[in-house]
Amino acid sequence: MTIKVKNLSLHYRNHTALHDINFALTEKKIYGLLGRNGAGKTSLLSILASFNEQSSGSLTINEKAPFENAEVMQQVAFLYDKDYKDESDKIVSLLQDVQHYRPNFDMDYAEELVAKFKLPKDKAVKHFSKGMQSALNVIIGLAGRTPITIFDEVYLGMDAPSRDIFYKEVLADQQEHPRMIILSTHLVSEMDYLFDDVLLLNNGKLLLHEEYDTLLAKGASITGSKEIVEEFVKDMEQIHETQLGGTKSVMVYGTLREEEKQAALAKGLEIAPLSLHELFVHLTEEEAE
Ligand SMILES: Nc1ncnc2c1ncn2[C@@H]1O[C@H](COP(=O)(O)OP(=O)(O)OP(=O)(O)O)[C@@H](O)[C@H]1O
Repeated sequence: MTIKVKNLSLHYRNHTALHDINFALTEKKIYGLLGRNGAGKTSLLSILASFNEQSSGSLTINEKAPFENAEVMQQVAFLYDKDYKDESDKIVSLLQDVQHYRPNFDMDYAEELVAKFKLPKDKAVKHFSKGMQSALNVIIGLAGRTPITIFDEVYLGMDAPSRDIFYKEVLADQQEHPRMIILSTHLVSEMDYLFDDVLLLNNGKLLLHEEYDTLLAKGASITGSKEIVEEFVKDMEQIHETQLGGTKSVMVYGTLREEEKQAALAKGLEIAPLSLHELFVHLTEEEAE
């Protein structure tokens, strides 16, 4: 599967939710789509899932526009914070319905997940708690094994142990049945180990699309005596700084060359890696200023 997004923008009346977005997803990987509240994640994913159409630019799945194209949409599953308040069916019967329109759906795996999430089989789904309804969405997404599976902040209301089951199952099932999985989230520190690639949206713009390891290798914090740190980082992209007495710590973004690292150590500076959470917080903060 290949998703190509070119110069894509989306306006809601006079609000620009997405601005000139460009990227391509080509592999059976787990893609993390990160962004603060209102960054445009759901707007982007809903175009991908054909719930909405862009104002300009293009989005294609295997070279075809998904909007109102049933054949393309068969390749995409969009799981979001769906409300089941009118769903009188019990879970097994609901999953059997889903199985009818998802050709890869694995009912045995779905039942296994129902047991793992301890979902009641004797209750109408509309009487499920919020977290149980989210677990149901996770089950539909995982057991559906759709070539492009999108989870848009699907964990809402799920408690920490249930989220943990979700993350473990995503990894395990992806290993067995590779597909393109897109996870949109702002729970970055909890989910970072899942991502092969990261896309970061901020204020409707795509700040970056990088492999997870490449992205992490670009961040570093440099700590030491104030003047030496300031001299060392003066030509680097600085995304955050803290100071305590004469000691300063500056977070930089960009790739530190080996000789720069050696020079820093020779000057008595400490270099530490940054977490995805730190990069997320400070890269989006800087852009907002
Ligand atoms: N139907 C709509 N009409 C007008 N503005 C909208 C509409 N839907 C979304 N927006 C606006 O578009 C922007 C992007 O919203 P979107 O829901 O895509 O963000 P998000 O990254 O998914 O946020 P969150 O993490 O809070 O769910 C926000 O400013 C939002 O207010």
